[in-house]
Amino acid sequence: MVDKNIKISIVGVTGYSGLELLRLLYNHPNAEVISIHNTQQTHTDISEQFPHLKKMYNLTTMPFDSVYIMQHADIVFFATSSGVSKDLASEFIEAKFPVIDLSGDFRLPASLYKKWYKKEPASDQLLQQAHYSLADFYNNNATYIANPGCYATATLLALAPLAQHQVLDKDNIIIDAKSGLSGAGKSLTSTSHFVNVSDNFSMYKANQHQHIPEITQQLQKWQPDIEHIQFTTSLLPINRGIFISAYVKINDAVQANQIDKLYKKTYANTQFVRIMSQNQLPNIKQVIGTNFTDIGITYNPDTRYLTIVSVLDNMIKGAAGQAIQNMNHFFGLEESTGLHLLAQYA
Ligand SMILES: NC(=O)C1=CN([C@@H]2O[C@H](COP(=O)(O)OP(=O)(O)OC[C@H]3O[C@@H](n4cnc5c(N)ncnc54)[C@H](OP(=O)(O)O)[C@@H]3O)[C@@H](O)[C@H]2O)C=CC1
Ligand SMILES: CC(=O)N[C@@H](CCC(=O)OP(=O)(O)O)C(=O)O
Repeated sequence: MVDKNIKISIVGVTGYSGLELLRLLYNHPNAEVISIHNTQQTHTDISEQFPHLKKMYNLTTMPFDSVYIMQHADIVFFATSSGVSKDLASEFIEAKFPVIDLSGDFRLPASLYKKWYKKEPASDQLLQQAHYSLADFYNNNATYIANPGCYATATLLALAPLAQHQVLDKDNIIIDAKSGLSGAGKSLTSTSHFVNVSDNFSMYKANQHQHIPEITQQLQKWQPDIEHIQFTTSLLPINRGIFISAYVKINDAVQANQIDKLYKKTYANTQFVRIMSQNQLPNIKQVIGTNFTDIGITYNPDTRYLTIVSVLDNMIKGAAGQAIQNMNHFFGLEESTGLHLLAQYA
């Protein structure tokens, strides 16, 4: 029997991405969830609240306790609502205890966090110790990993081959992003009410989405002249899935017929980014239930716009799956460990 040698705590286990962490980690050969935490003050059997976990997990929820976690676990995942880890994670950072944070609290510098999340940020000293880790370009073993946002992951993977070669026309980066409702988390709001979402389609947070600065700052690292992106988000009447359509122009340094090669070369050695055959575009279903991001490209010679379509499962690649991919890197495991998932499709 394989020794489940990595002990894991999850804070925010009763949210959608916390539950998805539990689901994926169940099949991880090297990891064992040893404690689960949320806002409840009482110890409750998790399978009482979530019957799908009966006979699968024997765990009770506990109030958050950083000392307990550091004594018993090797790493903690924060799958908490925004504004929680910036306050609860400081003791882990000071002790250099490994954290993977699925929330946006440590992805941005203080001023940008304040502006876009409209909350007080963590201190600069804490923020500086966090590392933003887009797992397919992982290059750091910092102990505090800020796991990228769902829309940001889909967009950055769609644009990385162009930005890394600095061939994007900086004034023509237009991203039309759409998400299923689970991206909004479990709290009910009037916009997430069934009647508002089912058989409907609507744009929200136009030009105000908190992933705009997250995407822009990473693009700038690859292509420093990029200042702004045009980015909008809409709600799809489905549970899971993200569909990004990016419309961009490329500068003269690269020919349109070389683009396909550029994408294939960039992702040749990655396991979780799949480039479609020429002129084929991906759909959401082909990635649901997996850690893949599928990308397709098509060029219009009349308008000179390149359309890039990128799809992923917001709960997996956009949250829990990418977090496990980052954990695997951190512990020196093969990055796909526990993530061999095939789409359900039908
Ligand atoms: N859903 C998605 O597709 C994605 C989500 N994210 C980010 O991941 C994080 C979690 O998202 P999601 O699962 O959707 O969120 P949910 O709203 O579904 O769940 C939030 C979880 O956080 C817990 N929580 C809230 N406050 C505290 C606290 N003070 N102490 C301990 N636990 C707390 C809640 O516990 P309780 O049940 O007791 O209220 C619950 O378990 C968010 O920051 C989100 O933005 C990132 C990428 C994709
Ligand atoms: C459909 C939907 O509402 N999605 C959420 C995604 C939130 C998220 O993942 O937030 P952070 O990455 O900032 O933590 C939204 O658009 O705000």
